[in-house]
Amino acid sequence: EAEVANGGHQDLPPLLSFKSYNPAAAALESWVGGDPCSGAWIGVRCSRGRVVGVFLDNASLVGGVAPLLGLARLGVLAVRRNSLSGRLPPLDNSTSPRLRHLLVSHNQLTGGLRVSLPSLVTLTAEHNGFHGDLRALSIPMVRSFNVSRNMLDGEISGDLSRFPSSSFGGNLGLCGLPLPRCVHAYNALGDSVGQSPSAAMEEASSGGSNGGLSKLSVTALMATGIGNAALMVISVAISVAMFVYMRRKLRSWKGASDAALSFEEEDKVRNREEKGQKSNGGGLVCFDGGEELRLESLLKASAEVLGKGVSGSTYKAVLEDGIVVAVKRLSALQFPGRSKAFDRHMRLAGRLRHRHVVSLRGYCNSNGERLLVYDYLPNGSLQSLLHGSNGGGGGGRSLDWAARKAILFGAAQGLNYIHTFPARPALVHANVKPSNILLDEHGAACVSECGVMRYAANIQQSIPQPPRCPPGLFLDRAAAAAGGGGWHGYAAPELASGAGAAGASATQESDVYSFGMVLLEVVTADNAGDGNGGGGGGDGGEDETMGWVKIGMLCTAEAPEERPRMAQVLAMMGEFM
Ligand SMILES: Nc1ncnc2c1ncn2[C@@H]1O[C@H](COP(=O)(O)OP(=O)(O)OP(=O)(O)O)[C@@H](O)[C@H]1O
Repeated sequence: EAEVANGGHQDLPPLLSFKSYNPAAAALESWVGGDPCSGAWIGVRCSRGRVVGVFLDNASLVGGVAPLLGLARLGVLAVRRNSLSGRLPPLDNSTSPRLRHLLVSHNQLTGGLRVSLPSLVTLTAEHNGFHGDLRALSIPMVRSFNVSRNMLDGEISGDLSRFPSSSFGGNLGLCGLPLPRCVHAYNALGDSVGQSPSAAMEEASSGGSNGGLSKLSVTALMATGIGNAALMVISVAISVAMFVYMRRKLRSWKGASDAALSFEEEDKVRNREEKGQKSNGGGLVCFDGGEELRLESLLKASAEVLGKGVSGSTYKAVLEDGIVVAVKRLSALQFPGRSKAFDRHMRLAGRLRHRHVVSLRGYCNSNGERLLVYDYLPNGSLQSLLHGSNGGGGGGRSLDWAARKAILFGAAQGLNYIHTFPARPALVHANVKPSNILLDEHGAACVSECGVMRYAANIQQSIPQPPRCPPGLFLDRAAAAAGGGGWHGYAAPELASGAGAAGASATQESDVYSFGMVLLEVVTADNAGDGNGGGGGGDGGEDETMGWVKIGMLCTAEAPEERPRMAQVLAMMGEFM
């Protein structure tokens, strides 16, 4: 059956074609002679004279997998942990009618995942460069499935939602069950299709229908003097009920979220820290997507100051070839000298790729100059939305309830990604505050500047520490944070004062605290409608507003160990999305 008219084995051409990519590979040394089913070909399994399986895990192989998938009777392809590249060809019943197990994880395969095989049982494709969405996956019988650590995005739908989040984690932008829901702040900022976020925001500020305020919102109550004792009692009762409910939820989620994050353990096997980085001369290290950056063009670029913070100044730079980036020039005072730990951290931060995290494209550390090159996000920051420019105080654009929720949910996803990124020790953001939550061209909230403040020197800020208030007075705490500027208003109480010291001792728990402060500020902000005050709290309805406030209060628990993890915060927020 295996013989063709000219005497050659039918499966020989695809196998030899694959071998041609790897002429010197030790694993394929035994692939000689005209009969791959002679029993001498290592890694080749035959049945009735035809190749039905290829097993070449950990064999240092390069080239594409397409030739192997051209084997007409192939049932199993296991080529994990090689350096295979190129696209996975579209697979369906006409190309691979017998394929049951496809194991291609830990390679460098790219392109979309287009697999429509009703009988496929195993698809493990984690740790590759697959991109696009999962719509072209039709694998109803699959029992073992993993596409984590790729560059996939879009919604997880249908049958695939039955797999755990570990099957999908670490992608550029996958969302939907079992991951958090897909939310676009873009939609929230403006309902009309095709409308730009800024146009949408303008429309809202000029009295758009979504800019209305809840008559029963917490801030509205506060603003009107809280004259109504009965309403207050009801609010407190709802608060207590929500609090108890959230605590209970929290306990039940604890186990689930632990399981959900277990995929990180796999990462121990492979350290990609040094991968995807090139030095483009002059000490500029470029990360994925920043390959075109050159230090000379950065230094020559026309620049516009975006703002100045504790850690340095940020510029919008337009490079010669028209590329626009944001360049953060770190303060020499806060970041003196060379630090190996900081360099290491930057290389790690350069690997963070998530739709709700601002991508670091390059990093330069030479002659006492430290430049961080980020994607430029054109729609400002949460700080500017809430309070106008970089500084505190009034003048912010209107922000309806849906936009507030979308921004918070997006930022929480970004922070959760950072917290669950496989790194030892685990990553900490250390500077969660509204000016580090930026809006991209679609209006999606992205967290910026992961971990930078952990390496700042112990330089005290001139901004006074706002007073801390008893836990019950969450609105005062949020207001204090809003007015305080810097990071102080958002820093957890257990951290030492002073930006550098506080950043250095920051933990994931203190990040959660800071996020909680941001959440409380956003939920109770007073700039819905006309941008000049006039009540706040959005149009979420009293129950929902109180629900968000309770999440904020859980996050800002005085004791770090009582705070939820970001995965739990996300799950709680998901109930209101
Ligand atoms: N990638 C970016 N794209 C667009 N704007 C940005 C980007 N990064 C920062 N900005 C904006 O530049 C301004 C200055 O940011 P910068 O990070 O220097 O200061 P900060 O966040 O106020 O304080 P800190 O030094 O504590 O981070 C902020 O308004 C911020 O929103």
